[in-house]
Amino acid sequence: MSVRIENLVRTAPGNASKVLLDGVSLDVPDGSFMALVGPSGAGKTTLLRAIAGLDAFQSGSVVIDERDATGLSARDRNIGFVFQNYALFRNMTVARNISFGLDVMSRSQRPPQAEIDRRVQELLDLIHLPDMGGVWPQRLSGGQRQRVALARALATRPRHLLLDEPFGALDPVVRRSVREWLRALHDQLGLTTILVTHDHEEALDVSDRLVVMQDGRIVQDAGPDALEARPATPFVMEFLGETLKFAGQVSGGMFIPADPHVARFSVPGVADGEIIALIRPHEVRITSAVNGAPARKVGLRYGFARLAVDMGDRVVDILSATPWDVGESVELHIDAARLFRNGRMVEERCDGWA
Ligand SMILES: Nc1ncnc2c1ncn2[C@@H]1O[C@H](COP(=O)(O)OP(=O)(O)OP(=O)(O)O)[C@@H](O)[C@H]1O
Repeated sequence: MSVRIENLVRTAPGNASKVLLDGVSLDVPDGSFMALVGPSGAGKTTLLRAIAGLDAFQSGSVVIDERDATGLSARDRNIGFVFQNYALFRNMTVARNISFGLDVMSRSQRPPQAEIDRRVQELLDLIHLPDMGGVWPQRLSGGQRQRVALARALATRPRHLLLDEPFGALDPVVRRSVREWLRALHDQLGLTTILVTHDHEEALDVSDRLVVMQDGRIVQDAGPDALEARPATPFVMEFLGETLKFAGQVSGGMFIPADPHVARFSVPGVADGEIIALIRPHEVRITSAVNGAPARKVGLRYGFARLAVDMGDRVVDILSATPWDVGESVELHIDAARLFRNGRMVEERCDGWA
C-alpha cells in the first residue's frame, strides 16, 4: 500500500508563473508513517491534496499501490483524510458521523446496515469511546472529537491516511496523547500515513521519517536521527529546533571561532576556510574563565539551567547541566557541531570533539 510521487509540478490556478510544487518526488513505502514539515506556504497541503486527488497538477505522476492514480477520483484512491477544521456534523450522532462515508455510498456498493453498525462499533472501540455512539458531537471534548473524525476517515477501510494538521486545535497535553494513540492505531491497522504538521516535535515523536519542504521543494527526506545528525542545510537544522550559530575559520584541522569566548576544537579532514558551526543549546559546556563572557541564569528547562551568555555582540542562550552562579564569567566548549560552508554541510555532528 505504497504512495510514490514522481516529479510533480503544480502551478497556481490562473498564474502559471507561480510554482506551488516544483518537481516533487517522494516514495512512501507500505506501512510507513511519514511527517511532512516545513514553514507556512512551503506546499505541504498542496502536496497532500494532489495525493488525495483533490487538485490537478501540470506534470508528474502519483502512483498508489503501483497503479497510476492520475485519472482516479479521490474516492477510488482508497485514502482517508482528516483536516484540521474537518468539523463533525452537529446534527448527527457520533455513530452516524462515523458511518457517513458508508451511508452515502451507492446502494450497490454500500454494505448492509448490520455490517455498517458492526463496523461503527468496532471503530468506537478502536477510538476508546465504546459507549458514545448515541451522543451528539457537542458533548465531546476536543480530543474525543478528533478521534471521531479519525474514525470517520477510517470507516471505509482506507489503507492510506492523509492528515493535515489534525491536532492543531488541541491543547498540548491532549495533543500528545492523541498522537501517541494515532501512532499505535497506524501500527495496529497497518496503515500508510502521511501527516502534515507545523510542530517539529510532534513530527520527530510520531513518524519514521520526516520530509522537510521549503518553497515547493523537498529539502530533505530522512529519519529523525539522520536529520538531527546531518541536516542538509542550516534551514533544516533551524527548523527542527533551537539552534546556536558560531562563525569561524578552519585552519590546519582546527576550528577557530570568531567569538573570543568560544574554545577552538579540532575538525580533522575539513579544508581550511570560513565555516559556520551549528549546535543545539545543550551541546555546549561552560568552564570558568577570567575575563570570559558574562553568564546569567535565566530559567530552567528539563532540569538544565538555562543560561544567557553575553558574547559582546549578541547573547546566546545555552542549556547547562552544571549549576551556575549568576554573573559568572565563562568560556564555551562546543561538544558537537554540524559544519556548513556555502549553505551545505561539510561535516556532520560529531561528539567528543572538545
Ligand atoms: N489555489 C491556489 N491559488 C494560488 N495560490 C495557492 C493556491 N493554493 C495554495 N497556494 C499557494 O501555494 C503555496 C503553498 O500553499 P500550501 O497551503 O500548500 O502551504 P503549506 O505548506 O501547507 O502552508 P501552511 O503550513 O500555512 O498550511 C502558498 O504560497 C499558497 O499561498
